[in-house]
Amino acid sequence: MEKSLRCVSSKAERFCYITRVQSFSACHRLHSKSLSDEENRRIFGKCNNPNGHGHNYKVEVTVQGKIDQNTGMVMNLTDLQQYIEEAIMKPLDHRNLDLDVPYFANTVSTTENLAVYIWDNMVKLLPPNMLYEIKVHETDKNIVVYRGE
Ligand SMILES: Nc1nc2c(c(=O)[nH]1)N=C([C@H](O)[C@H](O)COP(=O)(O)OP(=O)(O)OP(=O)(O)O)CN2
Ligand SMILES: [Zn+2]
Repeated sequence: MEKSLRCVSSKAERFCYITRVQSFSACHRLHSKSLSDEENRRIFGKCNNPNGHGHNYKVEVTVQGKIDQNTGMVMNLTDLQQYIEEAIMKPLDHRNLDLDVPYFANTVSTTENLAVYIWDNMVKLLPPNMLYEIKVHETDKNIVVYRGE
C-alpha cells in the first residue's frame, strides 16, 4: 500500500500532510431521478447503461497536523488504515453503489458525490481538524478532489 509524506514550516514545530492510498472495486450507474430517461441518456451517455458498469477506484486520504515531538508522527498510519477500513472499505468495496449504499439511493453516484460521501464518513472518525483532502481516482484519467468546502 502506498504512503506519502510532505512537510513544511519552522524547525520548532513542523506541520505535515500524510496520505494513505486505498483501492476498492464497485459498480454504479449515472442516473438522476430528477431527470427524464431521455435527459439521463443524453447527459450521462454510456454511463447511463441500465445494467451499470464497474470501476477499480483509488482513494487518497490526506490528513494534516503537527508532528508530535515524542512519536515523530502526525498520526499513526496504522490508525488511519483502520479508519479507512470503516469509512471506505466496509461500505463501498464490492458493492453496487446505487443499490447497496443508502446515501446513493437519491444521490447520483458521480465521483464528486462519492468524494463527499467518503469525506463525511472519514471526518466523523478522525480527530477534529485533521482531515485535509479526499482524492478519488475513478479511472486513471478521471480524478476528483474534495476538501470539505
Ligand atoms: N464530472 C463527472 N463526469 C463523469 C463522471 C463523474 O463521476 N463525474 N463519471 C463518468 C462515468 O462514471 C464513467 O465511468 C467514466 O468512464 P470512462 O469515460 O470510461 O473513463 P475514461 O474517461 O477514463 O475512459 P475513456 O476511454 O477515455 O473514455 C463519466 N463522467
Ligand atoms: Zn462510472
